[in-house]
Amino acid sequence: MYMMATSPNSMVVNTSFSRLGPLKLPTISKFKIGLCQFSVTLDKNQNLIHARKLIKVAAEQGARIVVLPEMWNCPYSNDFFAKYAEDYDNKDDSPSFSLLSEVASCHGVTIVGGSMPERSNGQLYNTCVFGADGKLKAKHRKIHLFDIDIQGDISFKESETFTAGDKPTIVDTDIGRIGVGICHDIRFPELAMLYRAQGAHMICYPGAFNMSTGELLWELMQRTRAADNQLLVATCSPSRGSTGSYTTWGHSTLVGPSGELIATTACEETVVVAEIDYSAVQLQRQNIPLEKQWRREIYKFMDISEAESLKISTCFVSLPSDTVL
Ligand SMILES: O=C(O)CCC(=O)C(=O)O
Repeated sequence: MYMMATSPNSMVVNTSFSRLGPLKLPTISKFKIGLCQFSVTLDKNQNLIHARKLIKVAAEQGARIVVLPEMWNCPYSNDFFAKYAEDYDNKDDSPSFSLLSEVASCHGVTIVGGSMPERSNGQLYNTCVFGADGKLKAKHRKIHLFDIDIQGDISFKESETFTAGDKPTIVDTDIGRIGVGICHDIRFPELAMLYRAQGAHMICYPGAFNMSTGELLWELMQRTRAADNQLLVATCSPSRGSTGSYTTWGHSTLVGPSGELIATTACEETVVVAEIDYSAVQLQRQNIPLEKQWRREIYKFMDISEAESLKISTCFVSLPSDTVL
């Protein structure tokens, strides 16, 4: 078993897929995905109308799963998150959530609802709601908050406003087992490895990378997460013209299990609709059987403080061969 700090109720999975060994295919293993890249304005209602329209466009082109951008109903700025936040447990205070349920049920699609500011028990979270046929299946609260300060370039501190989520989110659907991360979460390979170990077919990362880090890293990290873990990676960003001082990189993308680009776009508004075929995941895992090649007896990732307390100068240590990771 793969060990990582997870809380059991964060995993919305059943046991129909094995965790290790050959990947099992879900009921539907060939289908289309829609990535709705659109501009986010100050007018929340307008953002909702926009999302509704583009989800429809994706569904009409045959998408069974639709991914929205990070912060699709609110400009990406600490000045707005609290004002636009909704409480998804309160029907009267969640118009964005209600819209997603209604549209998903109307079009019979699974929705990875990008992210929105969520208010819950006095805290704010950057949250993705995941629903199928209008029913909420899971909520992913961004685990790794985007706090950076690149001198003379970009500075952003999500932790000024948001509380970090503390659970991974992986969901079983008729179109596969899907893991969720939000934007900065993609920089942490451990989360993707965890999803892979839990039998994920695909990881969806709604994101809003910026002009400073986007060009170098956005595609690179998607391809790396996909190739390392031999699964699909889908991302969806707001388009470039979105309101606010934060300029988004765009480039919503679908990457296949060998790290290949299946579909991508530039920075304008668009709906990317692309074909997914999980047999490519099976084939890639047969061709290059990483799972059999992993040397779990040699490496274990440990926390720096743990390593320091053991007086180990590197995070990688040799372990007895019977250690199970
Ligand atoms: O990690 C990065 O460089 C960008 C992340 C980001 O924009 C976000 O988490 O919203």
